[in-house]
Amino acid sequence: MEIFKYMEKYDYEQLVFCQDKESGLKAIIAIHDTTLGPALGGTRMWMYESEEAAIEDALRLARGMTYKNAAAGLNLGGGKTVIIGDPRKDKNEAMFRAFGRFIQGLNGRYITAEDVGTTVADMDIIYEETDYVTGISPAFGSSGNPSPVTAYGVYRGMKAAAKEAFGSDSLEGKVIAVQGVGNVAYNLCRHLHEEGAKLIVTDINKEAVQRVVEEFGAKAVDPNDIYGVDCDIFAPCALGGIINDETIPQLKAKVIAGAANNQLREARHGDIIHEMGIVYAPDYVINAGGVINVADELYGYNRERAMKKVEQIYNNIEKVFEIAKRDNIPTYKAADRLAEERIEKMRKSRSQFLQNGQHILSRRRNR
Ligand SMILES: NC(=O)c1ccc[n+]([C@@H]2O[C@H](COP(=O)([O-])OP(=O)(O)OC[C@H]3O[C@@H](n4cnc5c(N)ncnc54)[C@H](O)[C@@H]3O)[C@@H](O)[C@H]2O)c1
Ligand SMILES: CC(C)C[C@H](N)C(=O)O
Repeated sequence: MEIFKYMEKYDYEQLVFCQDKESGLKAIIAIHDTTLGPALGGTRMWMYESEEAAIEDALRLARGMTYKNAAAGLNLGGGKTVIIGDPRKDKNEAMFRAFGRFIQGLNGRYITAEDVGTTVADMDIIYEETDYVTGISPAFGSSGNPSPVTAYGVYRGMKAAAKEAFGSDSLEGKVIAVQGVGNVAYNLCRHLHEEGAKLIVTDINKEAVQRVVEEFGAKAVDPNDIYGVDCDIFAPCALGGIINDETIPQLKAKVIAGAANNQLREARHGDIIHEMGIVYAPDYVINAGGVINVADELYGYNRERAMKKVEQIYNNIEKVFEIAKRDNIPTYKAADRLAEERIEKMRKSRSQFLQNGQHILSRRRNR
């Protein structure tokens, strides 16, 4: 991979490699765009096959956060961290303290939170070293685990997508196939079950499957069979890239609406499902509940205010469908347009000169 070429292609600002031999920390912080504000995005801990795969994931996820934060109406840019390692075996306190110091060194250009493989407890350790972390324990007056809020946002967005596809946003009696039943999807399944949906689920973790089978009467299938099950809605809630050449021909769902980041393996897969008449709720619009919730910490966390913004995901998904129809484009492109238009407007307004203490004029005054 030619890193600078890739960064130039999508206009990334910064890529930071963090290494601490004592604790075993190997982290990559990617900052995509800070036009709207400091880059906020979670930290993923994962056993990458190669360093290149880790860099690519950090870059891809960071760009996704720029779009997610912009489309959600947040005054935040996009960034993400990946830590290379097994979250079940390789974590230690010194690792997250070292990581916190690296974040502090960026002086507020990047703010972190949870993602796959990291927890509230990890964020609390980072908080020992830096203020630039969110999703810390409610005991500190913070918002805690973002997953249940992400799940609520996905549930709301799924209803908006159902309205578009079926003419009603009721999920009662709808058959919903859920891929991955981890932190977010467990909570999503609870909302869906409460509304009377019928669940078909899968996960590579058998205990996670067992829990939703027992608690919500879900039917379990093997991980490879989830794409082809007879269902109304497919909810990808595991990892990215699962809408691709192999899976698309198997799909029977009329709607795709789930929590996973980067669901389309390539942009062209968004065109294919659009041509098939599938209603796709773009991933970074529907799964913004978690980041909306943790971002509220920056104002002094207020759950009521945060949840009001999360409710807006329903309207944001509707807005995406409107743009798609207006401009006759697939929904993934409509979502990009929504985000890009907002970033562009702010970029223009920020181009006006503002005396901010860093300019030569302020240094002259202090001489
Ligand atoms: N946690 C949040 O607040 C949040 C916010 C926005 C987006 N997301 C995204 O949502 C997705 C899920 O996040 P999470 O926090 O619930 O993570 P998680 O790790 O708790 O859950 C993911 C689940 O997917 C399962 N899985 C992995 N590969 C699989 C496969 N091939 N087939 C079936 N199951 C598989 C895992 O075993 C796990 O149970 C991720 O893509 C994440 O980036 C999460
Ligand atoms: C800031 C976090 C809550 C980020 C979350 N993991 C996401 O992808 O949106």
